[in-house]
Formats: sequence, structure tokens, C-alpha cells
Amino acid sequence: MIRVGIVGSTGYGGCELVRFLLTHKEVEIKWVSSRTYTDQEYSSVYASYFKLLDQKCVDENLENYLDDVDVVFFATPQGVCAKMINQNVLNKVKVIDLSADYRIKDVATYERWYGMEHASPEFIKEAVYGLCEINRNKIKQARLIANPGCYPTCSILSIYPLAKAGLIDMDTLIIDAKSGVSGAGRGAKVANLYCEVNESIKAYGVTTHRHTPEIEEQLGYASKQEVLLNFTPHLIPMNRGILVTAYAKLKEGVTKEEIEAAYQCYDDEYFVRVLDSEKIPEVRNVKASNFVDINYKIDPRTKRVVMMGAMDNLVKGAAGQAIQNMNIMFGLDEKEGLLLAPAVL
Ligand SMILES: NC(=O)C1=CN([C@@H]2O[C@H](COP(=O)(O)OP(=O)(O)OC[C@H]3O[C@@H](n4cnc5c(N)ncnc54)[C@H](OP(=O)(O)O)[C@@H]3O)[C@@H](O)[C@H]2O)C=CC1
Ligand SMILES: CC(=O)N[C@@H](CCC(=O)OP(=O)(O)O)C(=O)O
Repeated sequence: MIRVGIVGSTGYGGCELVRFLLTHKEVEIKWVSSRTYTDQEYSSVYASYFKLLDQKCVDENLENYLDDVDVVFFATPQGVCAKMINQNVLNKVKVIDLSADYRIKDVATYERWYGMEHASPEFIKEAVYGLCEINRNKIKQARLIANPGCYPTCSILSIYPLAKAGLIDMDTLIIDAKSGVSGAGRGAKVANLYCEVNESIKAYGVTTHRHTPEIEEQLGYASKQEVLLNFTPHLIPMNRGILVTAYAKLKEGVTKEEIEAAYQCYDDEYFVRVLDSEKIPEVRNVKASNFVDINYKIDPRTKRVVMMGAMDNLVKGAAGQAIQNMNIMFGLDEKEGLLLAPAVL
């Protein structure tokens, strides 16, 4: 059995880790930690877990609990994992960080976009960006995983086949993305109150959202600073789900067959579902599951391609992908613990 500990277990990402890990045949949840609910039963925080996970939350003194586990998930805000890990931690356990602390290779870029000093930049180089479908081989060897952001996961998986095959002009790429409110976490914020988000839709982080450099880095923009991405997220009144609609100009002479062939890179990927021709990705079809639904449409009038993706921000966008990473790291079936079907309602 793989022994698991979860730091930040009482947030939405942590709670989703618990939900999936409880069904995982090879995992034992050894401890869940919390600053706020130390010594309180997990099911007193989330009543849904009554009779499912009745253990008490431990405090956040990680070093006291390292010997009990093989892997630690950090479902904590930006900066926490970077402060809590050190060489001793990494020598003892594998670490999967759901935050952005190790996603961006250039520390100055991280510090600029996140507005904080990085507490352990010495580990950035060895961290593997845990986008399973693309970095599987590196993930197998890793002891520190930077689990990708929710918008980046959906955006990159939707666009990557065409970017990698060089079929689109990257300087024309525009990503329009939408997220449910759980993307902002469980912490109380006025902007996320029911009356602030219900019956409304708004863009936010326009031209400044911190997922922009992450997507740029993974889509290969980093080396050509003159070509940059426009990424605009929107907050929409639903609990969970991400929808990405991305637009780019096709390179001269690119054919429909070349585009089709590029998306075949996902043929053997269980969790990436490239839909049949006219079907449009929809968030409810992936709700609470680890699937990403993807499709594209060529506009012969504008010679642009529209790339579409739908995903659950808390699952493939966070906890599900983190468990998929764990499965790869420990040589398990990648699907283990992740086979919950989408919730239809
Ligand atoms: N929500 C989403 O859709 C996604 C989230 N992420 C990332 O995953 C991480 C967790 O997100 P999410 O679960 O939504 O966030 P939440 O705010 O819901 O939960 C974070 C939890 O971390 C704990 N925590 C807060 N501050 C600290 C601290 N200083 N030290 C230790 N623990 C702390 C809190 O629990 P307690 O007080 O009990 O300790 C809190 O419940 C974040 O980095 C987020 O950016 C990534 C992709 C998608
Ligand atoms: C709706 C909402 O607020 N979403 C969050 C994204 C959450 C997320 O993916 O967090 P990471 O930064 O760890 O990737 C946001 O825009 O900041």
C-alpha cells in the first residue's frame, strides 16, 4: 500500500483528493493535516465524509509525520509548499504540489507574476511539470511534481497538438477561458459571495492573470519573447468546471487532414477524449471526473482554427491529475482511483 499524507486537506482541492483516494485500491490515507481544524475529525469539516474518513486532522508540523508516509500532497495556497519542503522532506517522501510554486522554471518570472519571493528556488530545476499526457516519462522518475494549474491544463491539452506540430501561428493565439467559482478555493472572499457571482459573468485578471506565463512556457513561447499570448479568464456562476475556447490562425497551406492527424496524439490517452467531429465539449459531461473533452473546428472563412476544451477544475485541473501523477510515479495503473464517471447532474 502507498501511504499518503495531505497538507491543506480541508480546502476544495484537498477534499477532492480525499474523495478519489478513498476509492484507490493501493492507497491508505495515513493523515490529513490542517492549521484550522487540528484535532478535529475530518467529517466535522465535511459532513459528507461521515463514516468514510473519520480520522482527526493532524497539525502542520510536517516533519513529525514524514516517516508514516510515502507521498505527500500539498493542496495549499501559493508559497506554502515552497516554505515547507527541504532536502530532508524530499529524501524521505515524494511530493506532489497542487500550487504553482514549482511550475515556472524562471524564478524571476514566478516572483513577478505571483508577487512573492520564492522560498526554495533550489528545487525548481528538479521539479517536473506534471501534465501527465505530455511529461509521463519524466514523471516516472520524479520526486517533486509541480501539478499544473486548472486553466493551463485545459488550455494546453486543447492547443498542444497543433502547437507541437507547428500548424498554427502562435502569435495569433488567443485563449478565452471560463471557470466555476470553486476555482478560487474555499476561503471566504467578498468577490465570491453568492450575490456577487450569481446571475453574472465577468472577465478578470485581464492581461495580468498568473496562468499566462505557465501556459506560455509549456506551449514553447519562452524562447521567443516577441511572441506572447493573450489569455482571459472569466468567472461564471457554477460550482465547478472549466471551458476553454482558443483561436489561432492556421499556417499557410495547413490541411484538415494534418489537423486531424495532430489530435491523434491522444488516441491512447484514456483521460483525454477527442470528440467526434461536430460534438462540442461541455463542462457537464466531465463534471467531477478526470476527463478532458476536446474538439476543434476550422473556420474556412477566417482561416482560423477554434480549439475547445472542457474539464473539471478540481479533478483533472487539480486533485485528479495529482493522483494520476502519483500513479505514474509509483508504477501503478494510471487510471487507478480515478474511474469515477462524470456526474450527469
Ligand atoms: N480550486 C481549484 O480549482 C484549483 C486549485 N489549485 C491550487 O491548489 C491549491 C489548493 O487550492 P484550493 O483547495 O482551491 O484552496 P482552498 O483555499 O480551498 O484550500 C487551501 C487549504 O490550505 C490550507 N492553508 C491555507 N493557508 C495555509 C498556510 N499558510 N499553511 C498551510 N496550510 C494552509 C487551508 O486549510 P487549513 O486552514 O485547514 O489548514 C485551506 O483550506 C492552491 O495552490 C490552488 O491555487 C490548482 C488547480 C485548481
Ligand atoms: C475561479 C478562480 O479564481 N480560479 C483561480 C485559478 C485556480 C488555480 O488553478 O490555481 P493555481 O494558480 O494553483 O493554478 C484563479 O483564477 O486564480
